[in-house]
Amino acid sequence: MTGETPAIATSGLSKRYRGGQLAVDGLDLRVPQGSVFGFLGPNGSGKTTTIRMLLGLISPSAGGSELFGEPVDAGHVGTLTRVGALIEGPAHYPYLSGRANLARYDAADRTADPRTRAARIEHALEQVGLSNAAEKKAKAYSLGMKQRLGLACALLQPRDLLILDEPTNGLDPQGMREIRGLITSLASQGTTIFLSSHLLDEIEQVCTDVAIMSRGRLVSEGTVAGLREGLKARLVVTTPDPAEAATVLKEQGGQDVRAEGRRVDCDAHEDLAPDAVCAALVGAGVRVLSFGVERPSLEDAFVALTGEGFDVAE
Ligand SMILES: Nc1ncnc2c1ncn2[C@@H]1O[C@H](COP(=O)(O)OP(=O)(O)OP(=O)(O)O)[C@@H](O)[C@H]1O
Repeated sequence: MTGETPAIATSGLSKRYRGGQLAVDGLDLRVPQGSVFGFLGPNGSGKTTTIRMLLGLISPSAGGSELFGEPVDAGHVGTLTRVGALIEGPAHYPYLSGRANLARYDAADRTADPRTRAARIEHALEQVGLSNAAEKKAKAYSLGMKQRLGLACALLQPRDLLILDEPTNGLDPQGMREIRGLITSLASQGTTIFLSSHLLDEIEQVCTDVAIMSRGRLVSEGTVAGLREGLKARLVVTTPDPAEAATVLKEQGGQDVRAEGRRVDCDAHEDLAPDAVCAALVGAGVRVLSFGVERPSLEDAFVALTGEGFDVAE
């Protein structure tokens, strides 16, 4: 959908906190409408700070952002009515039930129609899987249930864009699957989703596009498939004869041949026909236990781009 106004566009977006720390540094981001956009980066890389600026909760030190072509100013509502958000550690009224919390939020929203409130609350509870716990007080909710309640808040009205900061934080694997399913289903109805996460496989499973942050800077932006394709696949042989296998791979023109234990691999470039390599290995008497081409994962892409491991500290 080139040419269409992006759901989110930032230009030179930067934030320096008091104390001099540059948390976000010159971010140029373009989130196409209709995408499920993963905002990926280790803890402390500036994701939450960026999201707070996108929602006008804090003002940037430099640069700016637009939502659907309208500038975001701190304190100015603008297009924010089209945007639902779940930000880190959603705050709830602890002594009210989940349902009563939603009623409070909805009543505080000038754009919400009170006549449809009950039905919209019911639907939001159902969407996030909280219908059975709707009468429980929020203080008795687990972290995952609080997260779901936060998500239900964002879903009280139909939204064109959902900005979700670590939406599966605190959920067990089943809960994570349900939220991913919900994200996919909302996206299929046309909602643009901007999703921050430090979980690589989460991004890989649900996102069409991804931006990778490292230390406040954008190190890569593109489609998930494109990012993986940017890395070379590896041709991998498992064998009890690694030295011989390495020799054959080199003879066949394999580059960057590496051997570790029973695994020998090399870059799977275009001129290296896997069937010919396999035949050459067998012809040279190498005992081949397994043979294949491994596609790089998003984690490989991240490590290659940032030169650092992916810190998945919760
Ligand atoms: N209010 C603040 N005052 C000063 N520094 C801050 C503030 N909020 C965040 N920071 C710092 O800015 C940097 C970016 O933090 P931010 O929370 O945006 O990262 P993040 O990628 O969202 O990480 P996490 O997933 O842990 O929230 C960090 O080094 C953090 O310590």
